[in-house]
Amino acid sequence: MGDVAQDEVRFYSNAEDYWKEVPPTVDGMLGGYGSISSIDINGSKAFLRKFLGEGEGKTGTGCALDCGAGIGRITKHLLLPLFKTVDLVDVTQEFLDKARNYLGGEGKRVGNYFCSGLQDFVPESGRYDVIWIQWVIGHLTDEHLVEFLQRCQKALQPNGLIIIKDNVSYEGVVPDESDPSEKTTCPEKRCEDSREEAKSSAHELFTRCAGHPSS
Ligand SMILES: C[S@@+](CC[C@H](N)C(=O)[O-])C[C@H]1O[C@@H](n2cnc3c(N)ncnc32)[C@H](O)[C@@H]1O
Repeated sequence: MGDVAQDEVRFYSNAEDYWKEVPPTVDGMLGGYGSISSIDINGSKAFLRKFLGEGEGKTGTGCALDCGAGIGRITKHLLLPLFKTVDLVDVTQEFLDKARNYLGGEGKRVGNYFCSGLQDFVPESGRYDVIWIQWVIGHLTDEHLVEFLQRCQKALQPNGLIIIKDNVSYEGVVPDESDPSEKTTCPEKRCEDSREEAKSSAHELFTRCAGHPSS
């Protein structure tokens, strides 16, 4: 195996090892910033609601996919209240196990719990109105992210949306070296953003990637 391929294997296994040690709690999902959860969810809800509904160009509310779902924080508070069915995909089985309890009674509307890395995951063709990808893209190489988004595009319903919510920093990077998604040593040396810095400056980026007529 070449150096780059080995680096890539290590990049993914480091992340898996890291998340196995993280407690399956809201605080764990948010790196100790559990207190921002409701602000995050409220902002997402206000944003997403603008696109949903019936009629010309509107995005349906049948089925959503929560990518890097963890214990289902976003599924519980954002997606299940807005969609009939939600699927979760995450690489950490323990988080998905926890989600079954954490989601409570509404969890019966979960269609599938997929345990998989997004780099390997192939979402079902034409299944989703919304694919929500939050605070997980730093765990994919650039190439795998592009390929994953291309697979997601095929998985959309007409007028479907892919939404990426993540942090950006414009200057002054202080990486959290304990989090593998922020290490500068990943295969493409792409992880130069710092979640710590971005959290403190509260920059959030919504990118509407595909599917919506006005995107
Ligand atoms: C910062 S947490 C965010 C969880 C959730 N999106 C939220 O906002 O509450 C990152 C999640 O990504 C998952 N993860 C890490 N690498 C992944 C990968 N390659 N594919 C899928 N999930 C991954 C972790 O298991 C963890 O649940």
